Amino acid sequence: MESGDKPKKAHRKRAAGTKAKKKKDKKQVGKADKHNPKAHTFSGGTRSVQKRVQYTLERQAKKDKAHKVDKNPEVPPPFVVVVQGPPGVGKTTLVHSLVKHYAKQRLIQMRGPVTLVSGRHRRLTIIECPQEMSAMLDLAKIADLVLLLVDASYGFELETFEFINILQVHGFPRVIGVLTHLDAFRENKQLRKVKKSMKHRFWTELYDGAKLFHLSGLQYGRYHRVEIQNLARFIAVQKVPLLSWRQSHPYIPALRWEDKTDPTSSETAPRRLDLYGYVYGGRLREGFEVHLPGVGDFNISSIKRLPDPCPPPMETEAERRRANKKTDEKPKKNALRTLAERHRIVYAPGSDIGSITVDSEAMYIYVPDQQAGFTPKDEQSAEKDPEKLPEAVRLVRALQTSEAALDKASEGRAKLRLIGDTEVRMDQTDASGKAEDQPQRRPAPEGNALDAKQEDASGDEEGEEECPEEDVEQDEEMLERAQQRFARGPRLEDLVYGRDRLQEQHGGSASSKDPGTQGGHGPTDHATVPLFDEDDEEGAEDAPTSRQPESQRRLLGNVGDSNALDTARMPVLPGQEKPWSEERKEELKAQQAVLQNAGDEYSRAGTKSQVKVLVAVTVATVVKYVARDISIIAIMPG
Ligand SMILES: Nc1nc2c(ncn2[C@@H]2O[C@H](COP(=O)(O)OP(=O)(O)OP(=O)(O)O)[C@@H](O)[C@H]2O)c(=O)[nH]1
Repeated sequence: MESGDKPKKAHRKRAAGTKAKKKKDKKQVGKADKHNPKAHTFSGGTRSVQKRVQYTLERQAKKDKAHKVDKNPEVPPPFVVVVQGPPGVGKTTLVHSLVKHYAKQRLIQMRGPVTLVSGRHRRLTIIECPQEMSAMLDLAKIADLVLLLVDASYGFELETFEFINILQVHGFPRVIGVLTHLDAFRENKQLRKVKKSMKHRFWTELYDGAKLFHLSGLQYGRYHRVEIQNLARFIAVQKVPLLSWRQSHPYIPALRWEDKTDPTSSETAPRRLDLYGYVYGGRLREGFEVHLPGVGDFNISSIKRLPDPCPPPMETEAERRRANKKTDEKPKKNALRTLAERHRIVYAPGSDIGSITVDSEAMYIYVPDQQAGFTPKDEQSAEKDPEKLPEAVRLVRALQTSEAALDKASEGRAKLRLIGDTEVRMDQTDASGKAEDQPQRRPAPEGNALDAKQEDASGDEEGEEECPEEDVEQDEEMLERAQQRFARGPRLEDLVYGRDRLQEQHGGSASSKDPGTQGGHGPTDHATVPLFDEDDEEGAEDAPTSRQPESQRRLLGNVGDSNALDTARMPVLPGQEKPWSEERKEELKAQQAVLQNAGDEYSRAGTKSQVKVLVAVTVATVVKYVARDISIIAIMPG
């Protein structure tokens, strides 16, 4: 301080004012001077403390129980049911049983998810979980309900525990346990014990009281109807879990996909993929980034809204009312309590449902293995000796293995093989030089021929007075010839052995045996020789004629008694123009006996059986081709 400066005023305590008054009061009461009492201890007494505690707790509870906004639209997407379990536990069998229960349809082969109507407001998407870890992770993220299948005869397996752990970290959906293979236990006591122990083990893994169903065995390849009905009812009342992560993230379980990339572009070129499915969770917009599990992150280029392939029945009915302009008509209270057939829709692209599968290119008819009698089953084809099979089966199988259709296979072939090594050349022209494709005359039934004779006879009587005698005679002769020719007609044995031509050439006893051949209108141009001497009178009597009754005829050239000497006329085959020595005759007789037996079989079978076989050929061939095509279809992703 410098000299001469005025000294500053000393601090004076306030004697008046609020502060002075407070201090004065404090001194008077004798309160201790301390820090802010509100900051370090409660004040206000027990009541105040109670209020404060209550307030804090309520705030916390409100936060915990905050109402979760269900972002699902008015018509929610299908409820996702994931069927999981170790291999061979019965997952496929359970899905088949559920589809049969809900849709009343048979799922033949399941490929990919199956969406079906389960109630008036509800649809289910059933997905069978594959054994891969990545699939388990993906499905745990989207499952609304998990059916955990456990093989009771084997016990809990690692896959079940793995999946439960995965579920725990992805926000637990609803879980129902299902015990299968219970029919492996014969004794009731043991069965009860197993059920009890497995239930407790299941509760330990999940929570006490977790629901566990029992499926006690199979019936017609599916689980018992009543047990499936109970399980289905339980599934129907399950609520959709509102998991916050799912509510804030849109996702689409793809029910179908198509690669729309230009097929001519290279394999490494960027691809364009169309995914079809219901949108779950939050809103999905174009330009969003999406993650395709196992593939990577992508941008959505466009979103299109398509008609619902599996609409809930209530919506269908509302739509129908709108279409019929009956909007004021309110639905009845009990409407759609039982679903009509038309409401039970199944949408399972890629799976085979019922017996017909349709894709964009073709329609496939499913024929079960047990109904395809002629087609060899896989295990059969390797095992069975084809020689032991019936001839019809062998024939059909030979046709099935043929590369081309029957008409294509025979196209351009001049020779028709009938039995063994017998070869017959089909006619190109008949004896009169006419092209063979001209319609041939068919033999008249014997009754008709008789009638014709009687008619003629009566006609003759009528016309007797009018016609001169010569004319009548000529007419009679002509008529008789015509009748003979008409009654005869070309028969298979004639075609095979060229008998008429033979008679025409040799003009021997054959013509005397069969007057019908006199005209020489043989249907074939085969060069034939008589097997035995023409002058054999005994044999000539035994020889069958074309006028024999049908029962006595033999198909395929086995004419008459095989032990008789001149019953058949063999075609001269190349290299066989040798003289007929005794030795050769005997050899031929023996050969004919073999043919005779084969012919007997055919005649016993009759024409109908042969037609049947041919029909079976066609059907079985179709089955075979269909089966091949079905195995090619692979639309759905795994
Ligand atoms: N005895 C008996 N057999 C069953 C039962 N459940 C399923 N099976 C049979 O077990 C076999 C396997 O059944 P699937 O339904 O194919 O089993 P999966 O779990 O789909 O098998 P993967 O597809 O290999 O994983 C089939 O032959 C079923 O008939 C059951 O409860 N009792």
